[in-house]
Amino acid sequence: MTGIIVRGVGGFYEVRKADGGAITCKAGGRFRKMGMKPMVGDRVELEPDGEMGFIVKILPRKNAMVRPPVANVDQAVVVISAGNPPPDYELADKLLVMGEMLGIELAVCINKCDEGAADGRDYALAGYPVFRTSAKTGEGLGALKEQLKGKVSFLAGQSGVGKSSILNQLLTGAELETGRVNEKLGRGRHTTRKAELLYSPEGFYVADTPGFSLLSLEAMEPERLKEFYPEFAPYEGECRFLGCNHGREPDCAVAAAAEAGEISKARLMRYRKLLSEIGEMWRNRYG
Ligand SMILES: Nc1nc2c(ncn2[C@@H]2O[C@H](COP(=O)(O)OP(=O)(O)OP(=O)(O)O)[C@@H](O)[C@H]2O)c(=O)[nH]1
Ligand SMILES: [Zn+2]
Repeated sequence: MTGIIVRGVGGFYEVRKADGGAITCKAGGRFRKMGMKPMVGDRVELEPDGEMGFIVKILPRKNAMVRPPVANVDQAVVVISAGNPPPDYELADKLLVMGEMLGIELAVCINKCDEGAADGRDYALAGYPVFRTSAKTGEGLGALKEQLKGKVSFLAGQSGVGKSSILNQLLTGAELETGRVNEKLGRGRHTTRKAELLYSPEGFYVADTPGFSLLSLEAMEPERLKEFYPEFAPYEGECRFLGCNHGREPDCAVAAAAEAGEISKARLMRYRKLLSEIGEMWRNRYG
């Protein structure tokens, strides 16, 4: 039997089985001896153990996120507000860079579209799927759901953009379904909250806590930043200078593409600002 760990509480794990249903499992001491701890998102092999299950194997992880602490993440959805708070595109760019560094799939969600006209064109030009949603009216949530299907995802974005509201809208039925298992695991008695995967019977998983820590950008080598802007890729090698950072260098093919409207000029300007910020951090660190 195989499944995915969706929650861990006090040495017990709730596993969503591949053939449907959830089962509470123990892991035993063998993983501890190997210096491994099962984590949410792990694909595991189980053996039945009375009413419970016993985790006998953790399948190799494709990645292991720190925030949220979830393994085998497929996708991050960066949420931006079209209304209040006003859209923070600099933050969204940074979150996308972090997703690119991890090599996970990325999508952009412009929420609160009932409050404003932001359309995420910068991101569509960069090749990201963009969804305009409203957790208030329900607009666009069906399309966003399609983007989640078959994947393990998490949401990221500024406080107040509507991440929890979107999760609630996407997962109303799902939470009811796991209520019984929650009881068995004694949820509520534990004050420390760990990340959980919310399961939708429509065939997807989403972390219940938002992700990414901006700290991971502080160690970025400035020369590498451009690698994490997918829209620059077609122009690499076409600038006048070898190793052009698409900053203020003359005859830059990326700058020309922005002038021609092939990529977003606004996002290129924000990239340059971030490039100098990262350059400064790098110099302060390595002098
Ligand atoms: N008009 C409108 N309001 C929304 C929408 N989505 C969420 N809100 C409201 O925006 C406020 C913040 O929403 P949350 O879902 O708590 O935002 P969050 O991103 O989870 O915020 P943090 O937990 O601080 O990270 C709440 O008052 C929501 O009711 C929307 O699409 N349109
Ligand atoms: Zn260039």
